[in-house]
Amino acid sequence: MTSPRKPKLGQNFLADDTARHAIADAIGDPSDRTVIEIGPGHGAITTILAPRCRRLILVELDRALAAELRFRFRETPSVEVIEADILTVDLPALVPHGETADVIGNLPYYITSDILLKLFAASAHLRRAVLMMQREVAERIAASPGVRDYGLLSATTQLYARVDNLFTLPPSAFNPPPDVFSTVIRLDFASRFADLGVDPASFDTFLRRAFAQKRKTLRNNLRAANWTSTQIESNWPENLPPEARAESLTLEQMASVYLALNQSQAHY
Ligand SMILES: C[S@@+](CC[C@H](N)C(=O)[O-])C[C@H]1O[C@@H](n2cnc3c(N)ncnc32)[C@H](O)[C@@H]1O
Repeated sequence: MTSPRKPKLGQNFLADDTARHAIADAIGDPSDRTVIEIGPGHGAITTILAPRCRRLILVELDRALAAELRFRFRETPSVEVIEADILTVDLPALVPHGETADVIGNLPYYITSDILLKLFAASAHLRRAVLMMQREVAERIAASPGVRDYGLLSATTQLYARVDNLFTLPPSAFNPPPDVFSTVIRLDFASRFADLGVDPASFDTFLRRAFAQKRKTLRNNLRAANWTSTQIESNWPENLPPEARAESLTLEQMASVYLALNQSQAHY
C-alpha cells in the first residue's frame, strides 16, 4: 500500500469553518492593529481577518498562492502580500515605529521551532501571536517544570511570553489531513529577563547548556560546559538538590543558579 503523498511546504489547508473563525477571534479586536499572517495559503483565516484589521501583512512562500492572494485582495489597500520565506523576513521593519504588531498563522509545521525563535527575537515589536502547530510541540511549549514535556523549548518560550493552550483539532479538520493532531496556542509577549535580573543573550546561552543533554543532571551539563566542580558546588543554591535536572527547575531557580555562577566568575 502506498502512503499518501506529503504536501509540499507543510500545505495542510484548514477546512473547518468553526476553527478558522475561532483562530481569527483569538487575536482579539485588530481594528487598530498591524497583523502579520504567516502562511496564509488559500486564505482560510485571511478572509475573516482582512475586513477587521487596520493593516494585514501576508507572508506566503508559495508563488502561486501569493499570486492568488494578491489577486483576491487587489482592491483591499489594507492587505499587503509579501512573497517570501518567513524565516528571512525582517519582522521589526514591518512594524510601524513606536507600535507593536500581532502575528497569526496556521504554521508550516516543518519550521515551527525556527519560526518561534524568530518571533522571540522580534518580541520587543510584537504584542501577541495566535499560532496553530503540531499538538506535541504545543504541549511542550505550555508544559510546567517537572513534567515530562518540559524542556528547552518550554523554558525559552516561557521566558518570552505567557502561553495559553486554546484548542486542539483532529487531522480531519484539514485538507489534505496531516498525520498529527494540531493545537492552537496564544502567546502574549512579556519578557521575563528584567524581572529575573538576567542578561538575555547570556541567559539564552546558559539555558542551552543547562538543557544540553536530557539524561544528565544540571551539574553535569554545566561541567560539560566548562564550569569546574568547585565553582558549581560552592555556588549551588542551598534549596536545590545536587542531582536536580534542568527539566525540574523553574525559571526563577534556573536564574538563581546562573546568577550565582556568574557572580563567582565572569564566565559568559
Ligand atoms: C498549514 S498551511 C496553512 C494555510 C492556511 N493558513 C490555512 O490555514 O489553510 C501552511 C502555509 O504556509 C506556507 N509556507 C510554507 N513554508 C513557508 C515559509 N517558509 N514562509 C512562508 N510561508 C510558508 C505554505 O505555502 C502554506 O500556505
